[in-house]
Amino acid sequence: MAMKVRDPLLFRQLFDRESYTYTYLLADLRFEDKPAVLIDPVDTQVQRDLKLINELGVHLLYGMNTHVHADHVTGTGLLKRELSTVQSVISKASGAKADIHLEPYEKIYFGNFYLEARPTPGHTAGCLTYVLYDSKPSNGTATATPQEPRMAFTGDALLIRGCGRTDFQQGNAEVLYESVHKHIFTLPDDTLLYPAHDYHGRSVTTVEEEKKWNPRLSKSKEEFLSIMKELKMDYPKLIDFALPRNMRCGVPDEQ
Ligand SMILES: N[C@@H](CCC(=O)N[C@@H](CSS)C(=O)NCC(=O)O)C(=O)O
Ligand SMILES: [Fe+2]
Repeated sequence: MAMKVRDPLLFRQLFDRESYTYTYLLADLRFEDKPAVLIDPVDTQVQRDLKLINELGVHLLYGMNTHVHADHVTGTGLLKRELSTVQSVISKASGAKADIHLEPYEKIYFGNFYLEARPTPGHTAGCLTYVLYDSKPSNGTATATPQEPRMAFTGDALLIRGCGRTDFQQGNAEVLYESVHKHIFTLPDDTLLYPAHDYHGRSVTTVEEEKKWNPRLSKSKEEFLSIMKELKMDYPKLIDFALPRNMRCGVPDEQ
């Protein structure tokens, strides 16, 4: 049943201090059952997420991954065990197991909101950026223009003043540069961008800020390639354990 509410979007940003991962809960408050999605849950935080889902009274439809994570285990498989209505979602290009495999530009609806899956490969071959739209914005509000995105969940393609590394999981710096410029920097300047990680205590940015101030992606492609080539980063501690698990929704057995 549809209801009138001041801001129909319920939005929560959650943080895992071990892996510096952000998980996002979104729901449509215009519907009595509050249909919801959870983006990039972490396995060790699933009880926290379930508690919040219960407290807020939302009905979780989808557990979504932006990509096959290398640094932590996804919580989507455990969520499916706890909540039978939940379907796991990832890109087809990831090659990972899930209930729903997204092709580029496919949409995931929860209530009147939907997330469009923009292909943003480069950090991994199957990275998606989920762009949030309201299919039925109410008239007379700041967000009333139909089809104006409000926010986007960039995974590791774009980090605040940074970007995902490109030295494993079919990483490719040239592809990443093209992805971000074609599918993220073309969003309206005021679109809020939420990454999968932040290592410096920052929580949100905008398209305008990143086009101007991102020390890697605001540069020319040649400069970007050279920056990425020079990055000297340690391999994620959990990579050998996390990658095979995340190819199976984060759980050891079949879901
Ligand atoms: N030290 C951490 C891993 C840190 C890391 O490699 N982060 C990734 C995103 S998770 S795949 C990354 O792309 N970072 C880019 C950057 O510039 O920070 C660990 O051991 O888990
Ligand atoms: Fe990653």
